[in-house]
Amino acid sequence: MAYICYMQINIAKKVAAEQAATYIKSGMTLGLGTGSTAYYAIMRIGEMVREGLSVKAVATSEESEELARAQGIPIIPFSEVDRIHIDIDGADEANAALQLIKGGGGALLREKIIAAASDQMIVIADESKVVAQLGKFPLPVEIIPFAYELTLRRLHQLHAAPALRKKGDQYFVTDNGNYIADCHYERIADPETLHAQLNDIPGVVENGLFIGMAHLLIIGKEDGTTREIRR
Ligand SMILES: O=C(CO)[C@H](O)[C@H](O)COP(=O)(O)O
Repeated sequence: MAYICYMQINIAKKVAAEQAATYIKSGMTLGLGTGSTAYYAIMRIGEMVREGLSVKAVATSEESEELARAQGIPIIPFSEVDRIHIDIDGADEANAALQLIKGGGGALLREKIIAAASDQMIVIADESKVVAQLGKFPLPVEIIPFAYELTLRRLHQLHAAPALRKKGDQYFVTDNGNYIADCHYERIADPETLHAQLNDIPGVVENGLFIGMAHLLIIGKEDGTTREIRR
């Protein structure tokens, strides 16, 4: 799967991504996120590499890896990763405590593995992603295909109102060969508890709540300015 070319530039996403790129220094190993905001970060890093920046990177999805390679960003195997200095990724929702919902693009598992391995996770988003309480965006939960009906039943018991994500008339399959159950909570009062309850279900691989992972949130605005919130 390849990134579509974004014909209409989204200024808010672009400025957030470009501000995040100012934190990058030569010699760093980077984590590259997934989604339409991360797209702008990868494009900017590509430009910086062509201007002489020396970095290495790992990607959170096959599509981001493909885009990064096309932009000339050196992608290294995980066996060669010593440390990841900065991970730059988008979010579907973010609150003031820098708790996130991620996985709208279906890449939450790789995104979480890379965020957890990074010294610093920088989240880039437009203003519409900033919320007082998480949960309006359906929480993506990655589940294995085996006996998925039973896993969905367990999610129902957690009041998740899960819906298996579809792509056309097929179930959406992640880069890891799994399904995504989008869980409709509307309001998540206690993200830590829900995170633990979801990951406790056999068949759940990971959920899209990112708690205590983001260090910096860069919010881009339509007027071309940015605002930063640090944890
Ligand atoms: O978590 C993600 C992909 O799994 C994305 O970061 C999230 O969905 C935000 O995407 P976009 O920047 O396109 O709004």
